[in-house]
Amino acid sequence: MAAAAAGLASIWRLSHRLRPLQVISFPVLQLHMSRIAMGGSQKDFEMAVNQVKRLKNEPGNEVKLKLYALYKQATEGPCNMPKPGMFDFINKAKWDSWNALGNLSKETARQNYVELVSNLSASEPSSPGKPGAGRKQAGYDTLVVTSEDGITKIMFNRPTKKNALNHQMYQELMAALEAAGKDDSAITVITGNGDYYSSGNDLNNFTDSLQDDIEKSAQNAAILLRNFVGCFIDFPKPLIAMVNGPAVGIPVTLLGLFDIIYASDRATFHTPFSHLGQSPEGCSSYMFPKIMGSAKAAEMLIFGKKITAKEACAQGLVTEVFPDSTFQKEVWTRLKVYAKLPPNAMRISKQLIRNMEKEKLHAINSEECRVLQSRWQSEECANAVMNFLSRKAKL
Ligand SMILES: CCCCCCCCCCC/C=C/C(=O)SCCNC(=O)CCNC(=O)[C@H](O)C(C)(C)COP(=O)(O)OP(=O)(O)OC[C@H]1O[C@@H](n2cnc3c(N)ncnc32)[C@H](O)[C@@H]1OP(=O)(O)O
Repeated sequence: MAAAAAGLASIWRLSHRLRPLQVISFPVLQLHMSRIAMGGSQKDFEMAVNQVKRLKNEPGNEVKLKLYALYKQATEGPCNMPKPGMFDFINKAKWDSWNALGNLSKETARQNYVELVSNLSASEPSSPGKPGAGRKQAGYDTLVVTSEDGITKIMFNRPTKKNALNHQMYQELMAALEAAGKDDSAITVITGNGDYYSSGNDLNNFTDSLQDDIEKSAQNAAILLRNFVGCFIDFPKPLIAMVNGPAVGIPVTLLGLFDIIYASDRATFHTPFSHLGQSPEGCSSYMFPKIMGSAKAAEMLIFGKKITAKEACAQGLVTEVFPDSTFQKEVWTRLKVYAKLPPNAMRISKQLIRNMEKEKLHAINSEECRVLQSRWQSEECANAVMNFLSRKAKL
């Protein structure tokens, strides 16, 4: 598996990153692309193809395969290659990815490619003079924070760790929310970079505690968690989650404190607290039964049932589900319209919806943190975390 992944990475470098620009020279590419039916994104597509070559951050394999597939679809149309043999892992992964796009039009593929590259570029280290660099806010390592068109976007940016939340990311998220609550944007959006929305608490957060004074560490972690969740309870503006892929643990439980949740049909929602010897947080012990009824909430929060985006939508946790191929375009188009609504009216309406319960939510948050503080010191929790860290278990 690891060998296949390493192989995939090197083949990628040769066959995708270099191919559009080096195997196919730029003038030839331009000529080739001039034959593509003209659409609004033609020029953007050409620029995006160029931009891919300049990316400094290595995107994960899933993202690379997606870029490959969209490029092929945009330039050649639906997959027309014979299916590689089952042991030709790399070409089969590429073929599967391209073939999965079915009859997606060349124009839509071009647009999706442009959007994907634009998201990847937003997470690049900024350099003076780089277009758009002025919009990216400085001071964050684990997030990319940008403001544009009345929208502040906070993007989890640890794609190689499936956007797991380490201590730094908790701190940066609190700072970003604090700033977004006060800036002049109308709405705030949280999303993930790469193939995951977020895999939840970084389980390495536990290792220090196991070596040092565990009681003190658990107490500090409970304070951190209470403050962190408190920022979501008190957030004053419309808060939107764009769940771009699977979500595990705290990024799921927090969703009950968001105002709108849009999900890609690739997203899944998983709260495996019992498996981890832990218990629910993010006010989910109250919000989930309220949103989906106690029976469905129990299946998720006690038994760790993983649900699909479609199921989450049917249960009221998710506002709307979009096909992954059009997710970014459809959601951003809609959000840009929403962000033009009078901001004060939106804030006041949100506060009317939420304020009555704020005190109760803070009390629930405190209680959940108190219980977790003791759970983190349990043998059940220590075993689960060690199993993951020693590569014995994944969810
Ligand atoms: C005293 C206590 C102090 C603690 C401080 C607590 C602060 C507040 C806590 C709030 C409570 C929150 C609870 C939760 O969020 S519970 C959910 C926790 N998440 C998990 O258990 C997920 C664990 N990850 C997995 O099972 C798999 O990685 C996953 C299914 C998500 C993906 O599998 P896949 O095979 O596709 O990918 P990899 O496993 O190879 O992952 C790629 C790399 O990313 C690393 N990774 C992924 N998730 C995490 C994670 N949650 N924590 C740490 N690292 C993670 C993974 O190890 C790989 O890294 P390497 O490439 O370096 O091996």
